[in-house]
Amino acid sequence: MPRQKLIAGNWKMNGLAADLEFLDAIGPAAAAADAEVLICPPATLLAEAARRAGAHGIMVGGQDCHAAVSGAHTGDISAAMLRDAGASHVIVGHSERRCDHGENDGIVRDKAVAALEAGLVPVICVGETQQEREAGRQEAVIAAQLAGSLPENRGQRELVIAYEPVWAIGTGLTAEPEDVQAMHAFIRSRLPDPASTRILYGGSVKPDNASTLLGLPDVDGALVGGASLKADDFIPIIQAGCRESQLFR
Ligand SMILES: O=C[C@H](O)COP(=O)(O)O
Repeated sequence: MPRQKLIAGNWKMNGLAADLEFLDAIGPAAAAADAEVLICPPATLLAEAARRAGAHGIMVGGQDCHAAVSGAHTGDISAAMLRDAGASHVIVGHSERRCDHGENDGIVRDKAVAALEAGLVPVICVGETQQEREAGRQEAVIAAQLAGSLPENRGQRELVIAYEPVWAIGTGLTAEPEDVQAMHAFIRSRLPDPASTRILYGGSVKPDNASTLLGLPDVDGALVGGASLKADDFIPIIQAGCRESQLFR
């Protein structure tokens, strides 16, 4: 059974209420696409985004969650709260969280477990730095991140992996297609259920490189940052995902 492409937009710390018009702008492309579309707005917009996205068959997700269900954690948001606001997914372990907030693999795993327990699909991010790649350590780094970040017993519950080389995020630098395919195949070889787990690529995915990246056999979708902020950029990426999904049928 082919894996359906998942095209996910991560708005990061961008977006005010007026920007949710984006969902209506991409709605027809998303509804027509033979690919799943997920938008992860800031938490302030999540509930309204879920309401508007539902009309177009677009899913919404959080950008992070706390590992606890509730409690004295000022400023944090639990997975159950995201679910309550209408989210179906949550990104955990994004390199900006790992770097800016000191989140290590154990914390990421706890968050992924909390997501699963709340009924969310965790999108677990891994990626090497430029220094690690230049030292030829990328596979060792990713293997360690996977071993440390993935929940051990998740039964039949879905999770998604996002491979995001840190040096490609927001830089306009994209990994070479053969390097992306090699890393995705490596990641797949380390997964307990390789055939059914979707592995997204993230890092400067743009309309002009989306077809190439999404056409790689082990790339099951994209996690898009900057190009998910403008409908004119994101629609061609959805359409590329849709085309490549159909080619695999
Ligand atoms: O979560 C998204 C990634 O960090 C990629 O961001 P970018 O497309 O702006 O490089």
